[in-house]
Formats: sequence, structure tokens, C-alpha cells
Amino acid sequence: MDPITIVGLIGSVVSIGDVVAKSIRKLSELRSRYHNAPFQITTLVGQLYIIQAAVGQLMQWKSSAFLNESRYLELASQIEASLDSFCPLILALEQYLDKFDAVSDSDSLHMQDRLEFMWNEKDIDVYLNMVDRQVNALNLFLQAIQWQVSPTLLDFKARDCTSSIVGLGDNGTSIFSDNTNALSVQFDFDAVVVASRVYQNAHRSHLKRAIRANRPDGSFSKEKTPLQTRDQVVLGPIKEESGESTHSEPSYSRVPLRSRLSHAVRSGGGFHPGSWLDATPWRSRRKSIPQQHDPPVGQKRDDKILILGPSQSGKTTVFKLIQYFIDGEPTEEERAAWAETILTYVAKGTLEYPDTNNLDIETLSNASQSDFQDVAAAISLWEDSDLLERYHWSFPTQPANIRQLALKMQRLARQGQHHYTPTTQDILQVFVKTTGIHETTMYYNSRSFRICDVGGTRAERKKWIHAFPDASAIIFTADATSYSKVLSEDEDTLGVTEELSLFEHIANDRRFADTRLLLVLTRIDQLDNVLVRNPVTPFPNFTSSNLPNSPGYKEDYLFELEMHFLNRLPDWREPSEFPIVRSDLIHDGLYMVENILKTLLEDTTS
Ligand SMILES: Nc1nc2c(ncn2[C@@H]2O[C@H](COP(=O)(O)OP(=O)(O)OP(=O)(O)O)[C@@H](O)[C@H]2O)c(=O)[nH]1
Ligand SMILES: [Mg+2]
Repeated sequence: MDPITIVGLIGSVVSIGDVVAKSIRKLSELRSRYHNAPFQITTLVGQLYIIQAAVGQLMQWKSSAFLNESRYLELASQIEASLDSFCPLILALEQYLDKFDAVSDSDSLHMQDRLEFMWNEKDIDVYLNMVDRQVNALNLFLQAIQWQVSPTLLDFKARDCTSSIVGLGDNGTSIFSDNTNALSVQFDFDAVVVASRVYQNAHRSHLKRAIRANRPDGSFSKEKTPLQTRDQVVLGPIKEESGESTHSEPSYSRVPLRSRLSHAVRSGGGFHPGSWLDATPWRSRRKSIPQQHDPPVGQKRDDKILILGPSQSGKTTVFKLIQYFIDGEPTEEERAAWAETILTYVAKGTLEYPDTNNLDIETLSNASQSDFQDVAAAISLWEDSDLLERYHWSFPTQPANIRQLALKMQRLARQGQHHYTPTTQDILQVFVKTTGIHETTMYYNSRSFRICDVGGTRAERKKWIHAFPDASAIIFTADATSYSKVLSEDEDTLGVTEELSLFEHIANDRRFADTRLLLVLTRIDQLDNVLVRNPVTPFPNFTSSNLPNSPGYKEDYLFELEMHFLNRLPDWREPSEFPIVRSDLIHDGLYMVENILKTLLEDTTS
């Protein structure tokens, strides 16, 4: 059957739907007017409703996506045959009911009409039987179609994020919904999906794999299956929820007084050694919190530090800093390897500038060490200091850092250098998006510990679950200037909204009840510039008696920002045990990580 015939078929389904609806209306009217109406009428109405629902299902065939699938074409011809026998039946029923049209105009049935109606009760019986058979046939038929259709439907639903099911595909591929809110919602098609053969198969195979993985010898057992719950599967963006946890308006209900926070919130650029570093060991001061699983007696696990935060918040920069602090700054070979990456980064950033008319595209797209002088000349565009102003804040790279690197390269080229060797600061300034999880074991004060860097985009966060087990500390990085930016993966969401809700999700996660949490506010060096140019609109209650270009204004803003983070802490976390570090990672990061490591590993390294 060709697509045009199917469109015709859908047309006949629509008209059958109309006749069925009319018959239901007529029968219902008759039932309400004719007290003691034969039981068959009620049954007939019920059956017709089922047919109406079935016809509604068939309407899904309108979707053009089905028209190109051979298996639907085959089903379409079967449906047509089925409707061929159903049409005369439903039309005959309509005609039969037309006879009572006259009586339905009056308020109740007259005696003569009643007699006629009862006389015809047998006719109704016949119709009922026939409709009944038709309903059964249609039911079976629709079930068969659902089996075929559901994987495709599921695919659509998952892709447009309305599915509550994660990871099902006809060809064995997984589909994930980005909308994690949907994961806790039940949908009316869930039952159909769960009953479908493809779901059952996938479920059984996941079960088998999980059981097998749990057995050292790979065999099956009847022991408890370590299945993940649905909310463990994806850690995606967290939407603002209604009720207590809504933070569109700042609320300070859970925030202690400024004085109480004096040693939780550090002020000024960079890290201030002192009170919170010298504080009593973390664990001894912890409030009573939900139970966590300790390692078996006698077995001491390595500490594991997770670096979490949204994309471009500075996770990898912190990771690099820790590495350089412990292993020493990059070697000559490592610097040479970084040179190409940085050249390409700057050249690509220049090319992404919206006005590319005057650019030497050829040189910039093939930037390499060998033509360093040409590349440096081609990026002279960045000397234009107004350029940053005209850059849109959602720009996926870091215009300020690119500009600094570009200016530096031009200076080196003018000095006659033909090769570019980056400094540690240059390496820290480059952005290479992280994908996956990067775990490394490092040694500090004769102790080994593990450190994990992860990708921070929404898509990457789905993998975080694998890094969570055994985390002893979390460094959460947040860009202090993100109130003025939107996400590169979603231009409708402000950076600060995303980082606050992600932080809330992590801070409130019971899995981390025994895990230290530390916040690093990054890009403090860029904050002055950003504050002068962008009003702090996301925090409507923010006021300052200082002028936007003064240090007092920056201090007031940072205090406001930190309050928003503190507001997201659960009751079982003590704000005074939640260090906040303000940092310019590029220029004083090494000093900061030394203090962070001392603090996070304090009771194990001393
Ligand atoms: N000027 C300045 N730039 C910073 C600072 N912190 C981070 N950056 C820059 O911000 C960009 C992104 O930093 P990354 O550490 O790569 O970001 P990330 O969080 O690892 O991002 P993903 O890998 O996508 O999750 C880089 O270009 C860094 O140099 C800072 O304190 N000051
Ligand atoms: Mg990264």
C-alpha cells in the first residue's frame, strides 16, 4: 500500500470516528430519556467508546514518519480490510438509531415509542454482538500495532524529553532524556512501553548483565540485583521547583547572620589561610547526618576528590593546578605540545568573531607552529579593545582569555620569535571542553589520593554517577561572572541559575552526606569589568551603597552571590563547615590549591 492510500485510509478512519461519536451521542440520549433502558444499550455505548479510543489510536498513523516504514504499510492494508467489515456495521447502527431521532426531540419517550423500542430490543442485541466481536478484533489488532509502534513512539518521546523512560532503542542504542524532571513523572503511555516486547527484552538483558557483574565468576545467582534507581541514572540540569526550594527571589530564611559566617565566607581576592584551615577536623564537628557506608574495618580507602560544576566554571583549570602543584609545572615537551593547542584555540576564537570580513581565514584555519609569525599577524584583530564589548556573552569560548593570549603572541612575534612556547599561565587560560571522567592518583604528604575531573555540560553530567562512589571531598567550581552569561548549551538559561541549582542538587544529595564540600568562585579577576558593564539583574534584591566600579561594590556582589549558595545548603550541612574560596585561578591558583589540599586532606595527612 502506498502512502497516498494510507492517507485515504486515515480519512476513512476519521469519518468512522465521526459516525461512532454520533452513535454514542444518540444511544446516550436514548438511555437518559428511556428509564429502565435495556442493559444492552449501556453495553453498546461502552463498546462504542472503546471503538472510539481505538480509532483515536489509529489517527497516530497521520504522522508522516510512519508512512515511510514498510512494516506500517503492511499493517495499513490489514487495517483497511478490518475497516471494510466494520464500516457497514457502524453505518447500519447509525441508520437504526436515526429512527429514534424524532423521539429524542421530546423530553421523554411516549408510550408508543417505548413499545417500539422494546419491540426492537432483539435488534439491539444483534448489533451488540456484532459490535462486541468487532471490539475484540480491534483490541487484538491494536495490541499488535502497539508492539510494532511503541519503539518508534518511545524514540520520539525520549528525544523530545517527554519520556519518563531512559535508554531504550529498537536497534540497541540508548536514548536519554535531558529533562530529568520527567523521570519522576508517570505518563499514560508508560504501561504500553513497559508491556512492549522491546522493553521487556532490554529489561531482561540489563538484569542479566547486572546479576552477572555482581558475581565474581560471572555466573548467575539469586542474590540481590544491584539495579540503579531511575534518579540515579542521569544527573541533568535541575529545574527550579515550587515550594521551599524555589530561589527565583532571594530569601534569607535559612541564612545565618553575616557574623556567623565570618569564617565560612572568605573575602578579598584569593584564598585567606586562617580560621577555617585551622578549624577542628571536619568529621568531629559534623552534625548528625544520615548514615553512610564506611569501608570495611581495617581497610582504608584512598581519599577521592571530585571536581564538579557547570561547563567552563574552571574544573579542568583546578585539576591542572593541583597537578602542577604536586608534580611541578609543565616540562618543555609538555609546553611544546600545548603550543599547538593554544595556537589553534586562539585562531579558532578569532574566526568565531561575528565579523570575519577582514580575517585571513586560510592562515587562521590552519594555524600551526611553523607559521607562527603569520598566525600572530592574522589575529591582530584582537588589538581592538572594543571587540570584547561587541562580543555576545553566550560566546562559547572565553573572549577575555583569548584576547590576552592573542596580544601576547603578537608581542612575541614582534620581538622576532618564530616559535611560541607557552607559560604555565597560558596553559591555564586555554579552554578544551572535557568529555568523560578523568581520574588520576596523586601523592601529597606521602599519601595517595584520587582526583576526578569531569565534563560539565548537561550532556556530560549524565556520566557523573560513575564518579560518585567513595567521594571523600567535592570541590564545586562556579564562575563568579556567570550572572551575565547564558549557557552555551541552552541560551534560555542564565549561567548563575544553572550553577546554583546544580550546586543545590549536589549539596543536598544524601550520597554525599559524609563528603566535604568546598566552593571555589572563579574568574574573580574578570569580575570588575563584568560588574561595570552588566547590572546584577538576576538578583533583584541586590543593593549596594557603592559605585559599580568600586571594590566595595564587588565585595557586596560577592557577598550576595555567596548567600545564594549558602541558601541552598540542606539543614544537615553546617554553613561554617562549608569553605568558600574566591579565586583568580590563572594568577594565584597555585597558592589556592595548596591550601585546598591541606584542608581537604587535613585529617588524613597530618
Ligand atoms: N581569567 C580567568 N579565567 C579562568 C578562571 N577560571 C577558569 N578560567 C578559564 O575558563 C575557561 C574554562 O575553564 P575550564 O577549567 O576548562 O572549564 P571546565 O569547568 O573544565 O569546563 P568543561 O570541561 O566544559 O566542564 C578556561 O579558558 C579557563 O582558562 C579564572 O579564575 N580567571
Ligand atoms: Mg573541563
